[in-house]
Amino acid sequence: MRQFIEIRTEVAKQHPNILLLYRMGDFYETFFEDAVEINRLLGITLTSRGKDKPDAIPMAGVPFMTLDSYLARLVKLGKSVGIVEQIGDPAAVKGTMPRKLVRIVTPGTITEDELLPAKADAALIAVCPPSGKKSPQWSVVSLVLSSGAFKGFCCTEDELPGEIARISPQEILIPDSCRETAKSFSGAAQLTPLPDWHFDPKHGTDELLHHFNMENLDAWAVSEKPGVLAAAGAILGYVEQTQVDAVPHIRPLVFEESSRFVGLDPSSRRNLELTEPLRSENGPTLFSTIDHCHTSMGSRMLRSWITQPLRDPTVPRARHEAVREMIENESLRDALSEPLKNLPDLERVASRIALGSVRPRELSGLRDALPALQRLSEAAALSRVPLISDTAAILKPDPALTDLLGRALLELPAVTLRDGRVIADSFSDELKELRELRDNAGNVLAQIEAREKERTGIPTLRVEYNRVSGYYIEVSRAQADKVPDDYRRRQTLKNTERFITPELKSLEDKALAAKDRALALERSLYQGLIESCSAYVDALTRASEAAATLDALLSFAKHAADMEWTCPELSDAPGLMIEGARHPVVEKALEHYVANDCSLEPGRRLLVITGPNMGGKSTYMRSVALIVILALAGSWVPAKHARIGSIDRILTRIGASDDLARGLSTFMVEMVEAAAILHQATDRSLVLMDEIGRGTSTFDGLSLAGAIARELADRIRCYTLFATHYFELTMLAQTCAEVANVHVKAVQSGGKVVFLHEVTEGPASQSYGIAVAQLAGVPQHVIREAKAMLRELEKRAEENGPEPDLFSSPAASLPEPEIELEEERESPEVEKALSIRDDLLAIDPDTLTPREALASLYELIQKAKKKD
Ligand SMILES: Nc1ncnc2c1ncn2[C@@H]1O[C@H](COP(=O)(O)OP(=O)(O)OP(=O)(O)O)[C@@H](O)[C@H]1O
Repeated sequence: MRQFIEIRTEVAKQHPNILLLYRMGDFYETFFEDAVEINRLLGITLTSRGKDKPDAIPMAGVPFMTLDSYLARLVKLGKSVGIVEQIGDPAAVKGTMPRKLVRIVTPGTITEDELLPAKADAALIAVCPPSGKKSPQWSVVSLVLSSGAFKGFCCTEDELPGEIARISPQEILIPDSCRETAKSFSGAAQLTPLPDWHFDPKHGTDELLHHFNMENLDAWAVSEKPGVLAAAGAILGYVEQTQVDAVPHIRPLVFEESSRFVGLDPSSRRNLELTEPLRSENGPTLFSTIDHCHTSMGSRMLRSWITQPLRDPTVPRARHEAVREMIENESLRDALSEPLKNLPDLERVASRIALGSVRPRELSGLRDALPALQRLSEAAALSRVPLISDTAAILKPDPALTDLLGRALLELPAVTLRDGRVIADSFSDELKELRELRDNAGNVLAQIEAREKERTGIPTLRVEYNRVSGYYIEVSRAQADKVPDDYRRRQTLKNTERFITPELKSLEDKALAAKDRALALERSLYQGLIESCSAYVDALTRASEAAATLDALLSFAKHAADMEWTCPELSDAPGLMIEGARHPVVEKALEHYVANDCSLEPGRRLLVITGPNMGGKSTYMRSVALIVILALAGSWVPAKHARIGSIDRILTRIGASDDLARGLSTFMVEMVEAAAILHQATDRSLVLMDEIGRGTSTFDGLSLAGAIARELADRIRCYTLFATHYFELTMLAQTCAEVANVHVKAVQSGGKVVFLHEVTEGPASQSYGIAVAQLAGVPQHVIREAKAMLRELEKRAEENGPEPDLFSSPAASLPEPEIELEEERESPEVEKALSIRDDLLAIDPDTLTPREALASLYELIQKAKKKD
């Protein structure tokens, strides 16, 4: 306990909140408040050390074999965990076993395969606030430890949440003084505040120079970016602390202009369900729909492409061409797919080679994958598209690595190095000899047994081994007096006597020593092997990136071919023109999807979309945004034809969700998002507005919606899809040149509303709200009452004369747009009911005799019974 307290105190100086797992034999134990916490978090049984004493210490432990599963759960709960290991050989140590903190596992610094999500990266980022003129923006540096990717960029405060959502980090390092501000952009990531001095540009420069062993940073374009240097320094320092002795593979720092990517704020990412479903946990997303990758690295690449669409069309265009070739050239597609199916997660194996924590089976997996890498390289070389053929040289495995792994490892090595059986005999003569010595004991023993049986004349004599007594000769007690003088008695049991001889003793020493020495040698050979392999980490990382690129392109090609997608045209002309747009996720779920057109261009920048609930307005708007994202990610798109101009941001205000966690009401969330859009949108942004203003009173909502639409169309001049149930907004088109009306079609038939999901020019003629409520199962009497109220409201509106045109302006006298309105057709049932109602209302009971009243009643019943 003294040792524990010393280590705990030391660790707590730097990391006050970590939970310490303390290796004791076959268990990792926790003590004191850690034990109480692990019991609370994971329900691990709480016991105590020194149970009966008044100062008993709370204790809870997990078996060492199952460490990973407990670590995974703790890290998922946002805990950072310190691991203290026994160092040295328990057999050789007298007194307290030496122990040491070997690693701190935090959400952003995980490298174990079992703890990492297969299809997403676990990124660690450091965020540095603006300071002075030299660093007027926020600076962000991200590091993915399992791939070594190390990137930095600067952005404005408005852009920060979107940029962080783009990276979707697991953990965010921030200076202590920023702790509160950071809560506004941290999302689901763990916030780890560090003392402010960790974010110091000078310290950052020193850390970078030291880590990358360089003289200066001139080559990296970051020397003039103090915020980036400060954040990079904080990350490197943190990684050093958490990895303790291991030195991870970190690639040179790349400075990225954040303006490279199409801006997508966190709520748009959520609303468009790019990677996370909005409602049910396992619902489909854009990513899950189009991910057909053979490898996890491919899936991660695909994910990063669709979450980071590019503004510049060069790279997406190159991907479109690669997809085209893969679709058209089936044999190329097959030749690339086959080897990919046989690749392990090279990127993560490479990172663990660098950390020195790679397991024997991962190395043998790498060895077995090298021929597949070679085949992939040969297949890529056959392509005519540079994006594919350029990977050939990168993929080609180094023959020296193939040779090394081929010689060093057993065909199927043991899972862990603990008991050996990893290195091949042929790799080391010394190892081979020691193993022979160890294994030959069996043969020698059989010889000794035969010889001794003969010498003593005891046919039941046996030479045996157990862990307590070592080698011994066993004879029955009845025969024990026949043993020769050189036998020395070791143990007397009920029916047998056990003896040893000097010869057996020396054999035992040799065999046991050989076993230990073989194991020690094997361990050191394995360490040497990892060190030799670390020379190939860089090449392997690049090969894994190339393989992932091919895999992601193949996935695009497969989906495009299966779903009949087309190659989008990325144009220099402004705006969007999409013919036959479909929603990539919804079209998979429906048998019959109605494709629609969308054109947004100068002179037609804002479409007011009206039509019934459930008519398909949201689906239409989302399909347009997703097509733009797919096109700029390099994928083909679900449309007959798509021409996409330059787009800098996609901003959405879709769906109402209360942000109760932040104490914001539905309407407040709606307005916060609308405000952000009005601040950020430019004339190259695509904006989706779904039913803005509905969360408040009708007139407030309508006025706000109208003013916002005007601002978007007239002043900002962005490309906007504006779905609304306020018919009044359709009048905007008369006064605002950039606004046009479209509506989703529906017809009423047999008293029911039928959605056609077809988007047509012009405003909708009615809202069908009550008909939709009826479809949804609202009770008949409520529907009847709603209809009566509606009529009353309409009547009053008529009596009060035409409504003042909210958006009146000199242009209000423009002629009505020529649009085709659907005819409202009431069902005969309803018509009959209405006519009976009219008859009823026409009766004045005070003027009728009882007989006349009865006659009227018969007449009405007769009319009601009459068939049409
Ligand atoms: N183009 C289409 N083809 C076929 N089905 C469609 C199409 N668009 C939408 N749908 C179907 O109609 C349903 C409702 O669509 P959506 O949510 O887009 O309607 P909405 O007009 O936005 O409704 P609300 O105004 O109530 O939000 C979808 O779940 C989908 O099943």
